[in-house]
Amino acid sequence: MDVTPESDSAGPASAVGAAAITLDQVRKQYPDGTVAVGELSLEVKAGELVVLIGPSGCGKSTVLRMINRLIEPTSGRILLGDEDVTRADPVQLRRRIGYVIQNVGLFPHQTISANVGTVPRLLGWSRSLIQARAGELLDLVGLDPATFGPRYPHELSGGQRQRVGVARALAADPVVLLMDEPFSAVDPIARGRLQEEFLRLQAEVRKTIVLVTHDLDEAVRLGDRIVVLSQGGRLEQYASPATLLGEPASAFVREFVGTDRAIRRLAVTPITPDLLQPLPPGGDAPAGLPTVPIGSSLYDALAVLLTTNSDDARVTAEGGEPVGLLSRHRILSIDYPADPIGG
Ligand SMILES: Nc1ncnc2c1ncn2[C@@H]1O[C@H](COP(=O)(O)OP(=O)(O)OP(=O)(O)O)[C@@H](O)[C@H]1O
Repeated sequence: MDVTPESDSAGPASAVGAAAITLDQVRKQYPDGTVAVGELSLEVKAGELVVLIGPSGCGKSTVLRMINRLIEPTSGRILLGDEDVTRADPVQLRRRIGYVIQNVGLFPHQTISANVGTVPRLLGWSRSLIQARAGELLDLVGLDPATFGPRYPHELSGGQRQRVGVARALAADPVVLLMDEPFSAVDPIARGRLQEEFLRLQAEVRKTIVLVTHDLDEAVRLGDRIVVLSQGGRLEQYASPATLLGEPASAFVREFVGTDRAIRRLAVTPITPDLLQPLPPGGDAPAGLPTVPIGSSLYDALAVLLTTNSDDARVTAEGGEPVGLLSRHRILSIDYPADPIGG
C-alpha cells in the first residue's frame, strides 16, 4: 500500500519521486575568512546515489548542509530539478529533503512511530494517514511496526535506531535524501548489514541521495558515483567507483584511495566470460570445486577460493548451469588498463 497523499501542503515537488541536484559555482566562506568550499560545480542525477568523500575538514558536511540550507552558501546556485533552493523558504525546503545524521537525533520521549511521523505531522497529514505511513516505512526498513512502533528510542539498538532515522527521513516522500555519516556510529558488522539493506531500499525507492562518509569501502560499496574533495571543497574527481580506483585523476586521489586499491578494484570488477577457461570435455567441472555465479565480484571469487583452498572455481550462469572455470592465478594476473599516473 502506498499511503503517500496525492497532494499535500509541501507543494507540487513532493509528487515527484526524485529530483536532480545541481551545484553551480557554490562557495562557502565563513566570517573568519575560512573558505570551506570554493567554487564547486557538480550534478547529481535524479535517482542517483552520490557519495562525498575526502579528508577531515575538506568541506563534505558543508556541501551537504548547503543543499538543505542548514548552511547558507556565500555565493552560487543550488538547484533541485529546476528550482533554485537558495530562493526557497528554508523551512519548507527542509520538509522536502530527507536528512539523516550520524547519531540520528530521534526524539527520546516520543515513540518510534511518532518519530517516523514527524514531518508528515508538520505537513498536516491526518492521524490515520501518519499512522499508516509510519507502519509502511518501518516495514520498509526491516522493523516490524507492531513491535517497534510503540517503543521508545532507548529501547532499540544503535543499528535499529539508524534504520528509524532512515524511515523518518523518507516519511514524507522527499525528493532528495541527504545523509551525513549515517552508518558510522554502529559496529562494523551491523554497518555492513545496514549498507546492504540500504542498497536494497534504494533499489525500491530510487531517491536522489547524497551521502557523506569517511569510509572509502562504504563509498565504493554504495556510490553510483563518488565525489572526492580536498581542502576547501576542491573537486578532485567525480567518477564511478571502478573509474576512481582504476584511473585516479590526480596524485591526491591516488594517495587518497591508497595502496590497497588493488583489492578494492577486485571488489568492483565482476566475473566476465573472457576471464574463464573452458570446462573440460563432458561439460562440467571436476567434483568438489567451489561455485561462484557469473557477475559476482572477483573479490568474492578470490575469497571463496582462499577459504576453500582451491585453485579453480566453477562459474555458473544465471540459470545455474556451469559456463567455465576461473583460476586464482587469472584473478591475480588481471591486466587493468594502463594507469595514467604510473605505478
Ligand atoms: N562556523 C565556522 N566558522 C569557521 N570555519 C568553519 C565553521 N564551520 C566549519 N568550518 C570549517 O570549514 C571547513 C569544512 O568543514 P566541514 O565540516 O564541512 O568538513 P568535513 O569535510 O565535513 O569534515 P569532517 O570529515 O571532519 O566532518 C573546516 O575547515 C572547518 O573547520
